[in-house]
Amino acid sequence: MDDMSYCSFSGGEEYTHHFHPGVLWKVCSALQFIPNNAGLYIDELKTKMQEMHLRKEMEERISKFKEVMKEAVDENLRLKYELNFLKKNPSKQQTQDPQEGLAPHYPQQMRRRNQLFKEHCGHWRKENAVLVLWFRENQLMGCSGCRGRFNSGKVLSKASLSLTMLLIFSYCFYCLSGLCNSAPRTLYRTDNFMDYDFTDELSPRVFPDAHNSSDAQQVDVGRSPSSSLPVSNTFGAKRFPQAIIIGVKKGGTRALLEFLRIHPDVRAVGAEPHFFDRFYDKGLDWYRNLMPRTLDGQITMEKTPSYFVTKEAAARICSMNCQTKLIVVVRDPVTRAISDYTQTLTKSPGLPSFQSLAYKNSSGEEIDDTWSAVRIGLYAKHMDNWLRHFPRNLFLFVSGERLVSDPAGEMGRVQDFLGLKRVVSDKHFYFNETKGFPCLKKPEGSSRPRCLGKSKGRTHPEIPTEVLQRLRQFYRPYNKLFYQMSGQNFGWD
Ligand SMILES: Nc1ncnc2c1ncn2[C@@H]1O[C@H](COP(=O)(O)OS(=O)(=O)O)[C@@H](OP(=O)(O)O)[C@H]1O
Repeated sequence: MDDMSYCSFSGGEEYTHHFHPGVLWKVCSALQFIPNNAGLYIDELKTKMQEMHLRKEMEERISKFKEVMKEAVDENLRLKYELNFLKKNPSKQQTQDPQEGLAPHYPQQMRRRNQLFKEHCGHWRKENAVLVLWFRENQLMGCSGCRGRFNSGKVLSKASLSLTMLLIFSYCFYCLSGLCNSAPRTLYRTDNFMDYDFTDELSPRVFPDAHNSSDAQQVDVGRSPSSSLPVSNTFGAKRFPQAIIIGVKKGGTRALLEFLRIHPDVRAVGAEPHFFDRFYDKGLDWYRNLMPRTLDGQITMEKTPSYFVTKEAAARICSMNCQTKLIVVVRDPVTRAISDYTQTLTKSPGLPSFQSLAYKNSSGEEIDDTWSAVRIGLYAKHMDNWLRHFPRNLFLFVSGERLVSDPAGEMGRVQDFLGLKRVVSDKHFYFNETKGFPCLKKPEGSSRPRCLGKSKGRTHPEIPTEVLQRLRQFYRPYNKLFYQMSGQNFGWD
């Protein structure tokens, strides 16, 4: 391993890791942070935000940060493995044939990464380097670079030890399951999912010239798998997702994604990319760059619940790949609306009451279906738009209620739909009485079980019975239509 190629990030006891600068930058760009000129550590950041009464924003940022960090830990391991490989096989750096070893642009990539390291971390001794979060006025602006840190030797050696163990564990896992071929992978894939060629470029934000590379120009997303030329290397490829959790907001989408991520054949982006609704103008290269690398046979996934209610999303996803599998986690639209309202209330405590927003006027008669918390629950209406672009068999409807009452049962259906072996089963779950939700049992070698964070499973405010009844009556015809469209009775009425 080329130690000089690593910065480290200190995020308190849980998140202290050495990171490759390329990965650090990816973390920052995934979080859409803009680098600025004042550095803070995450614990300082916590204090600062608490002082500024920005506790909620801080919690959200940090929980998002942790999600992205999970991804980064994986990617970091892979990079270490690559660097080791290059060190042991220097001749592979020269090869022009990707089938012979690493893709030809690798040496160039390594140079860029090392250059990045020198620029940002070079003046710090490697054991003192940490990721810095940038802060300006009342806003967290970015994270990047490295800065001296004292008394960190103990923490860093712990981090190195845990990373080494992780590395050994991953190596054993992949090799024992036959995924770790020493022979180079083939150039063409023939498996079921649509597959596109890939470039190993880092985020265009980090390397603005990456788009100009010959590798970047190989991208041709509109073609069929057979006509594209997927360039694969020993360490997997970044692919467009073959399956997306498109909705619904507050349906249980995070739980589903986290449950799926324990499957060895699923790799997913931790944060919501919001590509098909907010960032479409960034282009498909940008999107694919956000994806984790997958090995042959693994599925790439992402979840962005707002796609379900974004008119343009269906056509856009279809223009990427009309065979994309689409998962919709649905939940009783009344409870969903209250959950949505509760989330907004947490952010804006001065929000008017639920009922005053749910009714069109104070007469308390007509439901205001322009209020997003109500509108999102008109599942049949949104589905109508999706079915114009995708056939019914590409959708799987997951019951948000059953995901809580019978996670293993619902996960069985999801794995079947994705063509995966049923690996995630009841042995992975336990019901956490305090949380009131199923959580993942602690994986071997890990110190604690995994429940979703505080932003999931919030206590809902009490809503007057007559308002609930009125809303149920309002949704009834739409639910009925949705049961027909989905071929399932979710039992909300
Ligand atoms: N296992 C487990 N743990 C915690 N929470 C769980 C779980 N399974 C489903 N849920 C429900 O998920 C609801 C949040 O849904 P989403 O993850 O789709 O929300 S979001 O749209 O991404 O904000 C969240 O809604 P609220 O209870 O209203 O917070 C939960 O009810």
